[in-house]
Amino acid sequence: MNAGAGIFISLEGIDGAGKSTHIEALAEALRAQGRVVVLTREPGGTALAESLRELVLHQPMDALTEALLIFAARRDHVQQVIAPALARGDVVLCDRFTDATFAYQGAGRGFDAAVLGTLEQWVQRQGEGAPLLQPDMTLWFDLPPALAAQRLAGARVPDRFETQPEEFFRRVAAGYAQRAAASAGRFVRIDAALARDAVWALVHAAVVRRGWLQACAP
Ligand SMILES: Nc1ncnc2c1ncn2[C@@H]1O[C@H](COP(=O)(O)OP(=O)(O)OP(=O)(O)O)[C@@H](O)[C@H]1O
Ligand SMILES: Cc1cn([C@H]2C[C@H](O)[C@@H](COP(=O)(O)O)O2)c(=O)[nH]c1=O
Repeated sequence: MNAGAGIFISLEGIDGAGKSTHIEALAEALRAQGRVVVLTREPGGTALAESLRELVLHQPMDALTEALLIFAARRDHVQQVIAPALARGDVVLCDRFTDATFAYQGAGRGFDAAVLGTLEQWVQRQGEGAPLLQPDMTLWFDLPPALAAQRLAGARVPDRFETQPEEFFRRVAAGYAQRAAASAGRFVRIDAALARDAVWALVHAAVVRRGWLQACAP
C-alpha cells in the first residue's frame, strides 16, 4: 500500500530480464495520457543513494554491509523522492524496490529474511503507525537465468552481481517466485522470454487492466 494519492509501480526480475528495455516506453505511454511520471531506480534515485549504489555494485563487502547500504539508500530515496511524488499524485516507476532485496540479499546471498523484514519496517514507514510503503503493482519480468546470461553476454562490464554464477540467479529467481506467490494481488508475471513486442504488450495490458492507462484505439 502506498501512503499518497499517486501510483507506485515497481519493475523486478533478475539481471538482464528486460526491465530497462520497457520502463521508458511505459513512462512515455503514461505521460501521453496526461500522467506526471517519476522514473527512478534502486539502489539509487537520489545523489546519496546513487553514491551508495556505486559502492554496492563495485566494492567488496559482506552480506550485512550490503543489506544495510541498500536499505540506507532506500530510506533516502523514499524520503526524498518516492513519498513526495506519491503525495503529489504522480506515478512512480521504479526499476527495482524491496522485492529485489528479498530476492538478492535474502534468497541469493542467504541473508536472514526476518532481519530484512525488520529493516523494511523501519525504512518504509513515514512515522509511528503509518502504513508500510509498498508498490501498488510489481511487474515481475520472469526469465530463465540461462537466457538472461545469454542476453547479457558481452553487453556491458559486469558488476558485483552480474559476475555471480548462474546458480546465484537461480536462487534469486526462486526468491522472486516466492515473493510473487505471497503477494499474488500485487505481482503481475511478465513472460520475459517472449520477443520484445510481446513483452511490451504484456506490460501495457497489465497497466491498462488496473485502469491507469487507457487501451490504445484499434
Ligand atoms: N524480449 C527480448 N528479447 C531479446 N533480447 C532482449 C529482450 N528484452 C531485452 N533484451 C536485451 O537483453 C539485454 C538486457 O535487457 P535490459 O537491460 O532491459 O535488462 P534489465 O532487466 O534492465 O537488466 P539489469 O537489471 O541487469 O539492468 C539488453 O541487451 C536488451 O536489449
Ligand atoms: C534494489 C536492489 C538491487 N540489487 C542489485 C540487483 C542488480 O544486480 C543491481 C542493480 O543493477 P541494475 O542494473 O540497476 O538492475 O543491484 C540488490 O542486490 N538488492 C536490491 O535491493
